[in-house]
Amino acid sequence: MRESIIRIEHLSKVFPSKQGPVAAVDDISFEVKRGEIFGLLGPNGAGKSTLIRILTTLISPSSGAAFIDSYEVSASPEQIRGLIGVCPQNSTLDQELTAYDNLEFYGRLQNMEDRVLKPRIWQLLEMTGLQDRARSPVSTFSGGMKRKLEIVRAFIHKPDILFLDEPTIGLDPESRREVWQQIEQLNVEETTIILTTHYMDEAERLCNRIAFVDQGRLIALDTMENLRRSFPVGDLIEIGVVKITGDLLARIREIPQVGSVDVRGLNLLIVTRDASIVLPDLLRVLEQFSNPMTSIAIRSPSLEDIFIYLTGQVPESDAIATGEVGRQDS
Ligand SMILES: Nc1ncnc2c1ncn2[C@@H]1O[C@H](COP(=O)(O)OP(=O)(O)OP(=O)(O)O)[C@@H](O)[C@H]1O
Repeated sequence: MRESIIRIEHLSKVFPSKQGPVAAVDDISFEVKRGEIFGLLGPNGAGKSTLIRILTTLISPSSGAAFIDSYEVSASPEQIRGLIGVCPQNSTLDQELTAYDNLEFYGRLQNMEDRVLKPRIWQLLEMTGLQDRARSPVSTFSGGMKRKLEIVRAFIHKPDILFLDEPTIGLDPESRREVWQQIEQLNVEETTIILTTHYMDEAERLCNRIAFVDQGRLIALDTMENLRRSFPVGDLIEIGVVKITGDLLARIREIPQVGSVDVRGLNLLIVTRDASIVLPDLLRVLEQFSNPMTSIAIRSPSLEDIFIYLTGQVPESDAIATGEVGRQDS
Protein backbone atom coordinates (compact mmCIF):
# COMPACT_ATOMS: atom_id res chain seq x y z
CA MET A 1 0.00 0.00 0.00
CA ARG A 2 1.41 3.40 -1.00
CA GLU A 3 1.81 6.12 1.64
CA SER A 4 -0.60 9.05 1.88
CA ILE A 5 0.69 12.39 0.61
CA ILE A 6 -2.48 14.37 1.42
CA ARG A 7 -4.46 13.88 4.61
CA ILE A 8 -7.63 15.85 5.23
CA GLU A 9 -9.25 15.64 8.66
CA HIS A 10 -12.72 17.02 9.39
CA LEU A 11 -12.04 20.04 7.22
CA SER A 12 -14.66 22.81 7.09
CA LYS A 13 -14.80 26.27 5.58
CA VAL A 14 -17.66 28.60 6.37
CA PHE A 15 -18.10 31.87 4.44
CA PRO A 16 -20.30 34.67 5.76
CA SER A 17 -23.02 35.80 3.37
CA LYS A 18 -26.09 38.04 3.44
CA GLN A 19 -28.29 34.94 3.63
CA GLY A 20 -26.27 33.62 6.59
CA PRO A 21 -23.12 31.48 6.83
CA VAL A 22 -22.37 29.15 3.86
CA ALA A 23 -20.54 25.90 4.64
CA ALA A 24 -18.57 25.63 1.36
CA VAL A 25 -16.63 22.67 2.80
CA ASP A 26 -18.47 20.73 5.47
CA ASP A 27 -16.57 18.23 7.64
CA ILE A 28 -14.63 16.51 4.87
CA SER A 29 -12.03 13.81 5.59
CA PHE A 30 -10.03 11.70 3.13
CA GLU A 31 -6.50 10.77 2.09
CA VAL A 32 -4.72 10.78 -1.26
CA LYS A 33 -1.91 8.28 -1.91
CA ARG A 34 1.40 9.30 -3.44
CA GLY A 35 1.32 8.89 -7.23
CA GLU A 36 -2.46 8.82 -7.59
CA ILE A 37 -4.43 10.76 -10.17
CA PHE A 38 -7.28 11.80 -7.92
CA GLY A 39 -10.47 13.28 -9.34
CA LEU A 40 -12.60 15.82 -7.50
CA LEU A 41 -16.07 15.98 -9.01
CA GLY A 42 -19.28 17.70 -8.08
CA PRO A 43 -21.92 20.12 -9.33
CA ASN A 44 -21.37 23.89 -9.46
CA GLY A 45 -20.95 25.34 -5.99
CA ALA A 46 -20.18 21.92 -4.47
CA GLY A 47 -17.06 23.19 -2.71
CA LYS A 48 -14.31 21.81 -5.00
CA SER A 49 -12.54 25.14 -5.56
CA THR A 50 -12.73 26.02 -1.87
CA LEU A 51 -11.14 22.68 -0.98
CA ILE A 52 -8.38 23.23 -3.56
CA ARG A 53 -7.81 26.78 -2.33
CA ILE A 54 -7.31 25.46 1.20
CA LEU A 55 -4.91 22.73 0.04
CA THR A 56 -2.90 25.19 -2.05
CA THR A 57 -2.66 27.55 0.99
CA LEU A 58 -4.66 30.40 -0.58
CA ILE A 59 -7.23 30.41 2.23
CA SER A 60 -7.36 28.93 5.73
CA PRO A 61 -9.95 26.41 6.86
CA SER A 62 -12.52 27.41 9.52
CA SER A 63 -11.89 24.14 11.35
CA GLY A 64 -10.24 20.76 10.90
CA ALA A 65 -6.81 20.19 9.39
CA ALA A 66 -5.18 19.29 6.08
CA PHE A 67 -1.67 17.91 5.74
CA ILE A 68 0.51 17.81 2.64
CA ASP A 69 3.29 15.36 3.35
CA SER A 70 3.99 16.15 7.02
CA TYR A 71 3.06 19.86 6.80
CA GLU A 72 -0.24 21.32 7.94
CA VAL A 73 -1.63 23.85 5.45
CA SER A 74 -2.30 26.70 7.87
CA ALA A 75 0.88 26.21 9.88
CA SER A 76 3.42 25.70 7.05
CA PRO A 77 2.28 27.42 3.84
CA GLU A 78 5.84 28.20 2.68
CA GLN A 79 6.99 24.57 2.85
CA ILE A 80 3.81 23.43 1.13
CA ARG A 81 4.22 25.86 -1.77
CA GLY A 82 7.54 24.18 -2.58
CA LEU A 83 5.83 20.78 -2.77
CA ILE A 84 2.94 21.75 -5.03
CA GLY A 85 2.34 23.04 -8.53
CA VAL A 86 -0.93 24.71 -9.45
CA CYS A 87 -2.49 25.08 -12.87
CA PRO A 88 -5.52 27.33 -12.44
CA GLN A 89 -8.64 27.24 -14.60
CA ASN A 90 -8.03 30.66 -16.15
CA SER A 91 -4.81 31.06 -18.09
CA THR A 92 -2.08 33.10 -16.46
CA LEU A 93 0.40 32.73 -19.35
CA ASP A 94 1.87 35.99 -20.67
CA GLN A 95 0.58 36.03 -24.25
CA GLU A 96 3.30 38.44 -25.45
CA LEU A 97 6.17 36.32 -24.14
CA THR A 98 7.53 33.26 -25.93
CA ALA A 99 6.96 29.73 -24.62
CA TYR A 100 10.57 29.64 -23.39
CA ASP A 101 10.30 33.02 -21.65
CA ASN A 102 7.04 32.06 -19.93
CA LEU A 103 8.74 28.99 -18.46
CA GLU A 104 11.87 30.92 -17.55
CA PHE A 105 9.91 33.66 -15.81
CA TYR A 106 7.95 31.14 -13.77
CA GLY A 107 11.10 29.14 -12.91
CA ARG A 108 12.76 32.29 -11.57
CA LEU A 109 9.70 32.96 -9.41
CA GLN A 110 10.33 29.50 -7.97
CA ASN A 111 13.92 30.58 -7.19
CA MET A 112 15.40 28.00 -9.57
CA GLU A 113 19.07 28.48 -10.48
CA ASP A 114 19.96 28.94 -14.17
CA ARG A 115 22.00 25.75 -14.40
CA VAL A 116 18.95 23.74 -13.26
CA LEU A 117 16.30 25.89 -14.91
CA LYS A 118 17.61 25.99 -18.50
CA PRO A 119 17.83 22.22 -19.10
CA ARG A 120 14.51 21.81 -17.29
CA ILE A 121 12.82 24.28 -19.67
CA TRP A 122 14.06 22.33 -22.72
CA GLN A 123 13.01 19.05 -21.12
CA LEU A 124 9.49 20.39 -20.56
CA LEU A 125 9.24 21.89 -24.05
CA GLU A 126 10.26 18.54 -25.48
CA MET A 127 7.68 16.79 -23.32
CA THR A 128 4.94 18.99 -24.79
CA GLY A 129 6.29 18.71 -28.35
CA LEU A 130 6.66 22.50 -28.40
CA GLN A 131 10.46 22.72 -28.69
CA ASP A 132 10.20 24.02 -32.28
CA ARG A 133 7.91 26.81 -31.08
CA ALA A 134 10.06 27.72 -28.07
CA ARG A 135 10.77 31.20 -29.43
CA SER A 136 7.22 31.95 -30.67
CA PRO A 137 4.93 34.23 -28.68
CA VAL A 138 2.24 32.29 -26.83
CA SER A 139 -0.41 34.45 -28.55
CA THR A 140 0.29 32.43 -31.75
CA PHE A 141 -0.47 29.07 -30.05
CA SER A 142 -3.66 27.01 -30.26
CA GLY A 143 -5.77 26.48 -27.11
CA GLY A 144 -4.34 22.97 -26.66
CA MET A 145 -0.72 24.14 -27.00
CA LYS A 146 -1.29 26.88 -24.42
CA ARG A 147 -2.89 24.46 -22.02
CA LYS A 148 -0.05 21.94 -22.27
CA LEU A 149 2.49 24.72 -21.74
CA GLU A 150 0.61 25.94 -18.69
CA ILE A 151 0.44 22.44 -17.21
CA VAL A 152 4.18 21.77 -17.58
CA ARG A 153 4.91 25.27 -16.29
CA ALA A 154 3.24 24.28 -13.01
CA PHE A 155 5.56 21.27 -13.03
CA ILE A 156 8.81 23.20 -13.57
CA HIS A 157 10.14 22.80 -10.01
CA LYS A 158 9.25 19.05 -9.97
CA PRO A 159 6.51 19.34 -7.37
CA ASP A 160 5.26 16.22 -5.59
CA ILE A 161 1.65 17.25 -6.21
CA LEU A 162 0.11 18.95 -9.20
CA PHE A 163 -3.30 20.62 -8.87
CA LEU A 164 -5.13 20.90 -12.20
CA ASP A 165 -8.37 22.87 -12.16
CA GLU A 166 -10.54 21.98 -15.18
CA PRO A 167 -7.47 21.35 -17.37
CA THR A 168 -9.34 20.79 -20.64
CA ILE A 169 -12.22 23.24 -20.34
CA GLY A 170 -13.00 24.88 -23.68
CA LEU A 171 -10.66 22.65 -25.73
CA ASP A 172 -11.63 20.70 -28.84
CA PRO A 173 -11.64 16.86 -28.60
CA GLU A 174 -8.25 16.45 -30.27
CA SER A 175 -6.56 18.96 -27.93
CA ARG A 176 -8.26 17.37 -24.93
CA ARG A 177 -6.73 14.00 -25.84
CA GLU A 178 -3.31 15.62 -26.14
CA VAL A 179 -3.69 17.22 -22.71
CA TRP A 180 -4.75 13.86 -21.26
CA GLN A 181 -1.58 12.27 -22.64
CA GLN A 182 0.40 15.11 -21.11
CA ILE A 183 -1.18 14.50 -17.71
CA GLU A 184 -0.53 10.76 -17.90
CA GLN A 185 3.08 11.42 -18.85
CA LEU A 186 3.58 13.68 -15.81
CA ASN A 187 2.04 11.06 -13.59
CA VAL A 188 4.62 8.46 -14.72
CA GLU A 189 7.18 10.28 -12.57
CA GLU A 190 5.15 9.40 -9.41
CA THR A 191 3.66 12.89 -9.32
CA THR A 192 0.37 12.98 -7.48
CA ILE A 193 -2.26 14.78 -9.53
CA ILE A 194 -5.43 16.34 -8.13
CA LEU A 195 -7.84 17.05 -10.92
CA THR A 196 -11.13 18.91 -10.81
CA THR A 197 -13.27 18.44 -13.86
CA HIS A 198 -16.83 18.63 -15.13
CA TYR A 199 -16.02 16.12 -17.88
CA MET A 200 -16.97 12.64 -16.80
CA ASP A 201 -15.05 10.96 -19.63
CA GLU A 202 -11.93 12.82 -18.48
CA ALA A 203 -12.26 11.57 -14.90
CA GLU A 204 -13.06 8.06 -16.09
CA ARG A 205 -10.04 7.96 -18.38
CA LEU A 206 -7.48 9.55 -16.04
CA CYS A 207 -8.36 9.04 -12.39
CA ASN A 208 -7.34 6.16 -10.13
CA ARG A 209 -9.92 7.29 -7.58
CA ILE A 210 -12.76 9.76 -7.69
CA ALA A 211 -14.30 11.84 -4.89
CA PHE A 212 -17.80 13.24 -5.35
CA VAL A 213 -18.50 16.42 -3.42
CA ASP A 214 -21.96 17.93 -3.10
CA GLN A 215 -23.05 20.88 -0.93
CA GLY A 216 -19.69 20.88 0.80
CA ARG A 217 -19.83 17.24 1.80
CA LEU A 218 -17.98 14.19 0.55
CA ILE A 219 -20.69 11.87 -0.71
CA ALA A 220 -18.61 9.11 -2.34
CA LEU A 221 -14.96 8.23 -2.80
CA ASP A 222 -13.70 5.16 -4.59
CA THR A 223 -12.17 3.64 -7.70
CA MET A 224 -14.25 3.72 -10.86
CA GLU A 225 -14.74 -0.03 -10.58
CA ASN A 226 -16.07 0.15 -7.03
CA LEU A 227 -18.25 3.18 -7.76
CA ARG A 228 -19.79 1.21 -10.59
CA ARG A 229 -20.43 -1.71 -8.24
CA SER A 230 -22.08 0.59 -5.69
CA PHE A 231 -24.65 1.64 -8.30
CA PRO A 232 -27.75 -0.19 -7.11
CA VAL A 233 -28.92 -1.63 -10.41
CA GLY A 234 -27.66 -3.93 -13.11
CA ASP A 235 -28.48 -2.40 -16.49
CA LEU A 236 -29.14 0.89 -18.17
CA ILE A 237 -31.29 0.97 -21.27
CA GLU A 238 -30.80 4.06 -23.40
CA ILE A 239 -33.55 4.31 -25.95
CA GLY A 240 -34.09 7.03 -28.55
CA VAL A 241 -37.68 8.03 -29.35
CA VAL A 242 -39.38 10.50 -31.67
CA LYS A 243 -41.09 12.53 -28.93
CA ILE A 244 -41.38 12.48 -25.16
CA THR A 245 -44.67 13.10 -23.37
CA GLY A 246 -45.74 12.92 -19.74
CA ASP A 247 -48.12 10.04 -20.57
CA LEU A 248 -45.33 8.02 -22.12
CA LEU A 249 -43.06 8.51 -19.10
CA ALA A 250 -45.86 7.60 -16.68
CA ARG A 251 -46.64 4.41 -18.61
CA ILE A 252 -42.96 3.37 -18.73
CA ARG A 253 -42.63 3.90 -15.00
CA GLU A 254 -45.49 1.45 -14.45
CA ILE A 255 -43.53 -1.37 -16.09
CA PRO A 256 -42.43 -3.86 -13.41
CA GLN A 257 -38.66 -3.80 -12.75
CA VAL A 258 -38.19 -0.24 -14.05
CA GLY A 259 -36.21 1.63 -11.37
CA SER A 260 -36.03 5.19 -12.67
CA VAL A 261 -36.40 7.05 -15.96
CA ASP A 262 -34.22 10.01 -16.94
CA VAL A 263 -34.82 12.17 -19.99
CA ARG A 264 -31.80 13.31 -21.98
CA GLY A 265 -32.86 15.17 -25.09
CA LEU A 266 -34.86 12.64 -27.09
CA ASN A 267 -33.32 9.72 -25.22
CA LEU A 268 -34.82 7.87 -22.29
CA LEU A 269 -32.39 6.41 -19.77
CA ILE A 270 -34.08 3.56 -17.99
CA VAL A 271 -32.51 2.01 -14.92
CA THR A 272 -33.42 -1.61 -14.32
CA ARG A 273 -32.22 -4.72 -12.57
CA ASP A 274 -32.56 -6.79 -15.73
CA ALA A 275 -32.93 -5.30 -19.23
CA SER A 276 -34.08 -8.58 -20.80
CA ILE A 277 -37.20 -8.64 -18.59
CA VAL A 278 -38.11 -4.98 -19.19
CA LEU A 279 -37.43 -4.76 -22.91
CA PRO A 280 -40.52 -6.58 -24.32
CA ASP A 281 -42.87 -4.43 -22.17
CA LEU A 282 -41.00 -1.30 -23.13
CA LEU A 283 -41.31 -1.98 -26.85
CA ARG A 284 -45.03 -2.70 -26.41
CA VAL A 285 -45.55 0.67 -24.69
CA LEU A 286 -43.73 2.53 -27.48
CA GLU A 287 -45.91 0.75 -30.03
CA GLN A 288 -49.08 1.70 -28.11
CA PHE A 289 -47.98 5.34 -28.20
CA SER A 290 -47.06 5.10 -31.92
CA ASN A 291 -43.62 6.33 -30.89
CA PRO A 292 -41.02 4.46 -32.94
CA MET A 293 -37.69 3.68 -31.36
CA THR A 294 -34.79 5.48 -33.13
CA SER A 295 -31.91 3.83 -31.26
CA ILE A 296 -31.26 1.47 -28.39
CA ALA A 297 -28.26 0.60 -26.23
CA ILE A 298 -27.97 -1.55 -23.14
CA ARG A 299 -24.92 -0.80 -21.06
CA SER A 300 -23.41 -0.73 -17.58
CA PRO A 301 -23.45 2.61 -15.72
CA SER A 302 -20.89 5.23 -16.76
CA LEU A 303 -19.38 7.74 -14.37
CA GLU A 304 -21.93 10.25 -15.63
CA ASP A 305 -24.78 7.91 -14.64
CA ILE A 306 -23.22 7.50 -11.20
CA PHE A 307 -22.82 11.28 -10.87
CA ILE A 308 -26.51 11.81 -11.67
CA TYR A 309 -27.52 9.04 -9.31
CA LEU A 310 -25.45 10.48 -6.44
CA THR A 311 -26.11 14.20 -6.91
CA GLY A 312 -29.43 14.25 -8.77
CA GLN A 313 -27.82 16.65 -11.27
CA VAL A 314 -26.48 16.32 -14.79
CA PRO A 315 -22.76 17.17 -14.99
CA GLU A 316 -22.30 20.73 -16.24
CA SER A 317 -20.46 19.80 -19.45
CA ASP A 318 -23.30 17.45 -20.42
CA ALA A 319 -26.04 19.86 -19.43
CA ILE A 320 -24.48 22.50 -21.67
CA ALA A 321 -24.27 20.02 -24.55
CA THR A 322 -27.85 18.74 -24.34
CA GLY A 323 -29.74 21.66 -22.80
CA GLU A 324 -31.13 19.20 -20.25
CA VAL A 325 -32.17 17.80 -17.41
CA GLY A 326 -32.90 16.27 -14.01
CA ARG A 327 -33.46 12.92 -12.43
CA GLN A 328 -36.96 11.62 -12.49
CA ASP A 329 -37.49 8.71 -10.16
CA SER A 330 -40.45 6.51 -10.46
N1 LIG B 1 -15.37 33.94 -0.90
C1 LIG B 1 -16.59 33.44 -0.76
N2 LIG B 1 -17.54 34.10 -0.05
C2 LIG B 1 -18.78 33.61 0.10
N3 LIG B 1 -19.19 32.43 -0.40
C3 LIG B 1 -18.30 31.72 -1.12
C4 LIG B 1 -16.95 32.18 -1.34
N4 LIG B 1 -16.31 31.25 -2.09
C5 LIG B 1 -17.20 30.26 -2.33
N5 LIG B 1 -18.38 30.54 -1.74
C6 LIG B 1 -19.57 29.69 -1.75
O1 LIG B 1 -19.17 28.38 -1.33
C7 LIG B 1 -19.85 27.39 -2.08
C8 LIG B 1 -18.82 26.48 -2.76
O2 LIG B 1 -18.15 27.21 -3.80
P1 LIG B 1 -16.94 26.61 -4.65
O3 LIG B 1 -16.48 27.69 -5.55
O4 LIG B 1 -15.95 26.00 -3.73
O5 LIG B 1 -17.68 25.46 -5.47
P2 LIG B 1 -17.15 24.62 -6.74
O6 LIG B 1 -17.51 23.20 -6.47
O7 LIG B 1 -15.73 24.90 -6.99
O8 LIG B 1 -18.04 25.19 -7.92
P3 LIG B 1 -17.67 25.34 -9.50
O9 LIG B 1 -17.66 23.96 -10.06
O10 LIG B 1 -18.81 26.16 -10.02
O11 LIG B 1 -16.33 26.04 -9.61
C9 LIG B 1 -20.76 28.12 -3.06
O12 LIG B 1 -22.04 28.20 -2.45
C10 LIG B 1 -20.13 29.48 -3.16
O13 LIG B 1 -21.10 30.46 -3.46
